[in-house]
Amino acid sequence: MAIMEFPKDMKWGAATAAFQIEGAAYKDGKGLSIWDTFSHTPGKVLNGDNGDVAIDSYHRYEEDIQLMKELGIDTYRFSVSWPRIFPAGSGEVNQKGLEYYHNFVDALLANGIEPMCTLYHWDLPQALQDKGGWDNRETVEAFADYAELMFKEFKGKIKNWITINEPWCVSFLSNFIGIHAPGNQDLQLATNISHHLMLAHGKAVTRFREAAIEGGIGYAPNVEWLEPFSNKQEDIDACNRGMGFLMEWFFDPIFKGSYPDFMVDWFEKKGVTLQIEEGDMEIISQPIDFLGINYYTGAIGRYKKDADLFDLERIDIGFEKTDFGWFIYPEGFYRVLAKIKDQYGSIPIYITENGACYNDGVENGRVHDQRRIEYLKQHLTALKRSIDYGVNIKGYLTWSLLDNFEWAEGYDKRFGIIHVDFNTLERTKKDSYYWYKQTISNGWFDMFY
Ligand SMILES: N=NNCCOCCOc1ccc(-c2cn(C[C@@H]3NC[C@@H](O)[C@H]3O)nn2)cc1
Repeated sequence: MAIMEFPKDMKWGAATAAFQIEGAAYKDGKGLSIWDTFSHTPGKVLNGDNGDVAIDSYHRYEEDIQLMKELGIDTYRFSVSWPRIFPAGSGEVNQKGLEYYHNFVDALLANGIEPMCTLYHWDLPQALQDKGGWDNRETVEAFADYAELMFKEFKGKIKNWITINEPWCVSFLSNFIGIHAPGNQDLQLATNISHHLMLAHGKAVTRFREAAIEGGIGYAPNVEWLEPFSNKQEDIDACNRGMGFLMEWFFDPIFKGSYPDFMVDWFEKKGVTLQIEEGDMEIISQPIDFLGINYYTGAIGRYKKDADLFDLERIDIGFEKTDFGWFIYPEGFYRVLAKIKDQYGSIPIYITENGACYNDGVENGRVHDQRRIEYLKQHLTALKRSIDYGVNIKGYLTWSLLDNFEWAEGYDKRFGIIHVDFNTLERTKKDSYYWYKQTISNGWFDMFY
């Protein structure tokens, strides 16, 4: 027996997002989101999958909450569908949307589960996209108004708020690489959007402080670790640029009040300029209460001219991969958390997403996802190492509670500790669910069993 033990006050949880689980895409006054539009656009989502039904959590949340209660989690991270609250993105409020989330949050609280609410998890109201989306500063104001309404509406019920989930995915993956909604491929546009997302975050924090809401607010960037293949400066620099794309670009504005020069210079060489207006950086860089970190993977990187935007090539040195094809790199989890502490200090951190895609199916009522258990053990071990290094970890929330709509991969990629039959919508607890339940109950796990 060799136990890996965690601080008694560390919170344990699980995460999901509205568009990925709710379904009810046209019900009770909800407006269209860009993901409704994108998923119904031929060729955008694998197998032509869409979020019309998803896993029907809109109607099944009471069942799902019982599964959470049995699991023993302290906190559950969910997101609100902005177009369920403001069908047109702003203006008239949909009372049925508010009613749905009140019923949902009340059920969480009644079962002793602390809600952690993400305001923006990618489902922008289509009506705002039709007016330029995040490239339009009016969307920034609309987000601040939506955030303020939610803060006041759920005052006393929701205490932990996340403004923006994975701003890199919202800006660059969705508007430069183009595989997520709305599917643009324009680096200047993506860079404008990245700045407007930071501004939207800052304006929401301002409204949170003005409304004197009890609790805390943060955001949830996604990070990866890129280890240089050699000590050659060109390899080190290429990896720093690749990591800077996700980390410094989205951390420095908030924690340092400016964009990282090495990235600004690189973007300028690519013909891209930042359009910052007077006062923007002061709004963006006001203090936050916690940082959410989403970590899945990393890679070994080396310099290769024009291999990607940063002259960076990710190389395969034989790391095992998940069923998504991502390298399994738990050392990278520790390294990235240590880097955050070294560069940005001891801000409280929640791991708001960590998990793996494994597509194991149901066999005689069970799902033997031992590979997911191993992934979680390896990454929780790396997390404990970061705690021992002094990283201020406040909680760990696995992605995801339930198999769900994995964006451009549709229902082909399963991240849940609970299996969902996407035809019958039947939920089946995986072996990883039972393992996570025991780990939460103990506050530790046996490294060798
Ligand atoms: N970095 N450069 N990449 C170069 C080219 O990448 C091409 C593909 O890129 C990516 C990068 C990242 C992702 C991704 C998915 N999730 C999982 C969701 N997280 C939020 C929650 O909703 C989960 O469903 N997190 N991240 C997908 C594709």
